[in-house]
Amino acid sequence: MIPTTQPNNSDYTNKPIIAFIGAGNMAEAVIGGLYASGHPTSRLRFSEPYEPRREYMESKFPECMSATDNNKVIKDADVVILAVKPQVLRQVVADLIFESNTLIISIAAGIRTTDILRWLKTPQPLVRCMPNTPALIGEGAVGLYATDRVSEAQRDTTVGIMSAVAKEVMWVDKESLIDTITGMSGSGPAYYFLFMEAMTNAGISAGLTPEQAKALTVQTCLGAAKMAQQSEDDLATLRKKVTSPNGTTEAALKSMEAANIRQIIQDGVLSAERRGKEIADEMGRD
Ligand SMILES: NC(=O)C1=CN([C@@H]2O[C@H](COP(=O)(O)OP(=O)(O)OC[C@H]3O[C@@H](n4cnc5c(N)ncnc54)[C@H](OP(=O)(O)O)[C@@H]3O)[C@@H](O)[C@H]2O)C=CC1
Ligand SMILES: O=C(O)[C@@H]1CCC=N1
Repeated sequence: MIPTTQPNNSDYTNKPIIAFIGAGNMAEAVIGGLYASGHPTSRLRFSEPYEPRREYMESKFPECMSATDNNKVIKDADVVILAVKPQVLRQVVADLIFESNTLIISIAAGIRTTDILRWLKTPQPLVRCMPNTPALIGEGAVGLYATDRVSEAQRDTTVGIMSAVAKEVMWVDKESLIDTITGMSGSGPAYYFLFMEAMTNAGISAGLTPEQAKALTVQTCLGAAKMAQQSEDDLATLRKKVTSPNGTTEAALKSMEAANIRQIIQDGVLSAERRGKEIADEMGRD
């Protein structure tokens, strides 16, 4: 998935030095997206204590600086992206030593900025960010919330980084909306994968090959998403245009509505949002 060649980038020195703390799935997606966008590899770094994972990332991004020591990669960095699990963030943050004014971007689900600022040794500009894994192919959706110390220039830097990996990048002025965005676009790719798994299985059980079923499912999802993006019609109108009276779509939608699919989806999104807040409460306790 990660391209083997990088586009040329003449605008080299304007690019921030970005250090990732934790080099797991989400860091891989963002680093991969930045790499594909032409961000110089000499200005991307990551730390990762788990050796097999670090070696995997080093093989994917051989020109990026890597380390086991978090403080080694954050030295001289313009931006530090906290990409560890929410459950270890407190310990990780407490051990970090920052230069003044280094911008911190936390992508940890749930964890509130007030807690991160409390755990830090120094008062830093901090952005809370919720990306998603399609960042890897430049198709991410990102929500952002800035704390008081974040300057206009640092907001621009944040948008510059996230725009390289995402098609939707939006600031919110209420931090709790980041939990809502987590339930929608942060976790959202998994919902669509589940839907596609189920549709693919329906095709396979009726006799299509797995390849045929997957190809039809994925293209349908992609086509519908592109129509939703490009059409002037709203989503309900687009749905109605597929649904002939007393036809096949109506039969399918009736069956799904009878099972309360709208409520199921809404409950799912709200469960993710609630879980984010629960994690924050668990981890923020003294
Ligand atoms: N996956 C997703 O789709 C999204 C994830 N997020 C958020 O991104 C963050 C990372 O998630 P994800 O990438 O999925 O998780 P991963 O577990 O894949 O990545 C976290 C990485 O951090 C490493 N790590 C653990 N302790 C330390 C430490 N002390 N210093 C440095 N690195 C450490 C882990 O190593 P080890 O495995 O050894 O513990 C692991 O490789 C989470 O906070 C999550 O909420 C946000 C949006 C979407
Ligand atoms: O499942 C999780 O907790 C993370 C946060 C959003 C997507 N994955």
